[in-house]
Parts: sequence; structure tokens; C-alpha cells
Amino acid sequence: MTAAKGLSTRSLAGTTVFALRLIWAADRRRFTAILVHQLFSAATLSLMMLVTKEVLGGLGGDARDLWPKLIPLLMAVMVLTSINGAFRGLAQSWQRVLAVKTDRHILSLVLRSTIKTELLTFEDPAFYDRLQRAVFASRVQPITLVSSAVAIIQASFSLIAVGATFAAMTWILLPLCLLAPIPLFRAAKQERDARYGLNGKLAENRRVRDYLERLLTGRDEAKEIRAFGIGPVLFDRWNSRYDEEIADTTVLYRRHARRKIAARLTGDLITVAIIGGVWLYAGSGGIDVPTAIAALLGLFLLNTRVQAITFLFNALGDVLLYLADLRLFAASSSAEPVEPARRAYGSLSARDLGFRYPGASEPTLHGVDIDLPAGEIVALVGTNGSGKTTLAKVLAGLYPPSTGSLSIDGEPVRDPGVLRDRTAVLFQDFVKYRLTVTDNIEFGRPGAEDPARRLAEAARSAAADTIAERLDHGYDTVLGAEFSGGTDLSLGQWQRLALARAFYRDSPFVILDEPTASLDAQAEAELFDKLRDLFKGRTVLFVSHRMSNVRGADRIYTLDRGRIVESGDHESLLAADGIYAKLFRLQAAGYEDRDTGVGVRDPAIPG
Ligand SMILES: Nc1ncnc2c1ncn2[C@@H]1O[C@H](COP(=O)(O)OP(=O)(O)OP(=O)(O)O)[C@@H](O)[C@H]1O
Repeated sequence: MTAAKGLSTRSLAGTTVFALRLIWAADRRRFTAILVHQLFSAATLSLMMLVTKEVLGGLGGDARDLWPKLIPLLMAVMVLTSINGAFRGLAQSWQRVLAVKTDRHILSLVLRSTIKTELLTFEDPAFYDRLQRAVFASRVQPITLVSSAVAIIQASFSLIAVGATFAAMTWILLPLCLLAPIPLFRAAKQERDARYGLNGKLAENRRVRDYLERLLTGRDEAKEIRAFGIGPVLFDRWNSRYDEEIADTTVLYRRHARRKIAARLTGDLITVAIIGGVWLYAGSGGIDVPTAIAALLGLFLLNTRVQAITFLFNALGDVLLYLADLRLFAASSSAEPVEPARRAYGSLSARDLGFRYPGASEPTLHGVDIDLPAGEIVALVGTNGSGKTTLAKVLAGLYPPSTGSLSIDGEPVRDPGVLRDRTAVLFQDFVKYRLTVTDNIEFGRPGAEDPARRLAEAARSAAADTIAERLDHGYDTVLGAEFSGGTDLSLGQWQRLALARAFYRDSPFVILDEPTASLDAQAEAELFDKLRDLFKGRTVLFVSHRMSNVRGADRIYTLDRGRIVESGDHESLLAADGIYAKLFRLQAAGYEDRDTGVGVRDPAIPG
């Protein structure tokens, strides 16, 4: 989905309602109080026009005739002005709090929608544009949204009040008054649409810039950027991306400045015509002079209100365009996650499975047939880029297959949520949560029962308990040197925590994608020696480039360019003398002592 060029009147109305509902949902009490305050302001304005008319009408006459009419009006103006003044300060503070609450409300809408978004959607650049616009809407727009919505309501109320009073004095001129702002409104809408179009066009540019900013300021990246001296190169790229944005923005605003000047002059010409109309109308005796003067005062009041509304609508219009994205974004990812029925895990099979990344010209997986019988340890091997991680993600229910089918005990899997619930995945590029040790492990299954027991068992199984014990605050230690009291771990220690997370999940199906890449030789050997015991009764699929770890698996699948080309156990695959045998021999040769010609046994290879 691409960004709309602008908003149609219908969706503008829909989005305005959406915006008002957002504010209403954020804090209805304060919103109502602000509206009531605005009504008071509008009524005051209308009364002041009437006072002007009475005063002018009474000029030159007997002041004693004027008093009885004027006094109640003045009293009413005084009372309303006083109430208004008293509440103005209060209304401003309501508005501030309302803005913060609306901010939270909108951002939570974005975050909740993002949580529900499927993983595959993250591979789609259009999704990022949409997400970025929605986040932008939530980050910078709520304050503008609340203040301009309130100001528009205020300006509209006073416009109606002044307009009604004006019409009561000389209704003939009212339609003309309403014509005056049209050129300004049109110019404002054109500018808004163009600005929105530009933002859509620049979304990718900004994403690249954001990424470069993250690289230049990130803690994890800091070491490599300094070691290679890439900082200036990245900075130049960031700078030229900014130059592009500045050039496009300059062109847009130059064009619209000209349009706005023309619109302003046209509107002013109409106002001059109205003044002429009032003069002629009064000259012909259509209205008396005091009414004409009060009407002209009303005209100026109307004009300033209309200009304020045009300006505010312009500001709100931007917000509305972003909110339209937010609406789309929230709607596009609003499917509630299915709570799958929990039952024991049987055998998982894939038949004729294919998968293509969004936007990729070729599928990454083709015609994959694979069986993962309950309780077996299955290994997946293959060269870099052959599709192992992709297949693991499909089997974990993270990517939907593009073709073919998945089944558990012969029953087709229709809801990937079922797979996700029954699978624990340890990714090759697992996440290092800069939170506590406990969080890092308990995130394996948030809300699980008996967390203390599960935590202790999972940490022990992954040999992460010794890591926690050595930290100052044990399991409560924050793992982020950038946070006060925080510390960091070695990559291998992080990997053990990630493994503990997989144990904590306690799922019948476990996927380990290069689970020992960062472990030392001893830790790796221990894990693979104990793999069967540790995951007893579970089905394990593991991906490894270390052939010595693979040989003990119950069955081994070899992937080559997205296809399964071999399967069997270690002995049968060696005998077949295919890709597996070649990879195995290559690695075994690496362990030979070339000087003596004596083979050094890999410590992880049993027997
Ligand atoms: N998000 C993506 N969009 C498009 N293509 C992708 C994406 N991620 C991976 N690929 C492509 O899919 C192919 C398989 O990648 P995958 O990560 O599954 O390989 P792998 O066998 O796990 O590799 P390795 O051994 O290096 O981890 C690669 O050619 C890669 O370029």
C-alpha cells in the first residue's frame, strides 16, 4: 500500500471523526471541559458585537434611553468574560494534559498494531514506510492534533456566533463573506497534499538516514566504525541524503508561497467588495449606519476567524493525513492473534513446500519435503545461503509457505499460531535484551506458571546459572552497560542466555539455528553430548555448519539452493558420497595435523 496523494473529502471527514474519537478516548472529561470553555468564549464575542451595535445606535440620542438596553448586555459580557478569564489558565493546563494522554493513546495504538504484525510483513519496504509514518504521526502529531483541534473548535464556535449575529444584522452579505476564504482554503489544501506527497516520497530517504544515524551513534557499531574508520564515509552519505530532502522541500515551498500570495490577494479583493456592498446598501437605506458599522466590525472578526481556521486546518490537515495512515496501519494489522489449543506435539511434515520473500524474483525454497518425527533429533545442513534459516522460520510458523503444505500428524496446519505456540526457536542472530537476566530467560514464555522453578531449570540446562551467580545482582542484573548499574556479557554468555530462553519455553518442538556458534569448544561439546537428555521427548531441528555435531542426529537433511538434495543418517549419507560427505570430509581434513599427518580427533566427535 502506498501513501495516498491526499485525502478525499469523505476520508477527511472519516479521519476527522477518528481524530476526535482519539482525543475523546484519551480523556473525555477534559475534552468536554475544554469544549464548554470554548462555547463561553464564542458567546462573549457575539454579545460584544451586539453591544457595539447598541452603543453606536445610541450615539447622538438620549443616553437615558441607551442605559436600560446596554446595562444587561454589559453585565452579561462582564460575567462571561470573567468566567472565561478564570477558566483560561485552567483550560490551558487541561489542554497540556490532554495532549500527553492523546500522545500515549496514539502511540499505544501503533505499538499494539505492530506487535500483531506478522514477521513476513517486516520484509516489505512498504510496511516500513507505513510504520514510519504511523510512528511519526504518534511521535510528533498529538500535541498539534489537540491544540489545533481545540483552536479550530474555538474558532468555529466564534465563527458561528459572529456569523449568526452578522446574519441577524444584514443577512444579504453573509454568502459573500463565506466566499472570501475559499481561495485561501484551496491553496492550503493544495499545499497540504503536496507536503504529504513529499513525505511519502522521502520516507525511504529518511529510513536510510535514520539507519545511518543509528550506525553513527550506536554502541554496538561504535567499535567497528572506529576500527575501519568508516565514520566520515557514513556521515557524507547521511549529509547527501539530507541535501536531497532540503532540495525537494525548497522546491515545494517556493511553489506554494506563490500560490498562497495569489489566494490571499483574491480573498482580500472579495473583502473589499463586501465593504463596498455594505456602503452601497447603507447608502440606499437598506440598513441603518450603526448596523452597517457593527456588520463591518463583524466582517473583520469573521475574516480573522476564517484566517485562523485556514491556518489551523492546514496544521490539523497534516495531522489528519498522518492519522489516515495510522488508521490504515491499525486496520491492516488488527487481526487478533489466535490462542491456539494446546496439545501434545506429533510429527511435523512439510510437502512440496515453497517460499518466496516479498519482492524477490526467485523462490528461496522449492518443493521441500521434510519429516520431523516426534522425539527425533533432526539436523539441517547446507552451504551459506542454501535456505536453512528460511526453512526453519517456515517450520516455526513465522513465515507462511508460499506453496505446499505443513501438517502435524497428517492434519494440515492452517493457523501458523499453532506452530509458533509449540515451537521454541533459538535464532542464529538472537536478540540481546538489554534488560535483566531474568527477563532474558523468562521472555521464553511470558506469563508462564511457576516462573521461579522454570527459570532455575532453564538456566541450569543452558549452563547460564553460573553466569547469573557471578553478576553483582544475580538474576536481577541489568545487561546493558548504557544503563546505570548495568553490565555486559560476552557473546558466548549471551548465547547461553538465549539457549536458556528456549529451554524456558518448554515446547515440544525446538529449533536451534547454529546454537553453539559463540560457545567455546568445551561448552559446545557438552551441549551436543547432552542434547538428547536435555530435550528428551522433544523434537529438535538444528542447523549447524559443524559437521561433527551433526553426525549424531537421527536424520540429516542437506539443503542446496533451496531444495532438499539428500536425507538419511550420517553413515548412509557418507556412503552416498554427495554434498554431505564432501562437507564432512572437508571439515575432518581441517583437523588433521599437516606436519605429522596424524589425524587429531575432534573432541565433539564421539567414538
Ligand atoms: N529478507 C530477505 N529477502 C530476500 N531474500 C532473502 C531474505 N533473507 C534471506 N534471503 C535470501 O534467502 C536465501 C537463503 O537465506 P537463509 O538465511 O535461509 O540461508 P542459510 O542457509 O540459513 O544461510 P547461512 O548458512 O549463511 O546462515 C539467501 O540467498 C538470501 O539471500
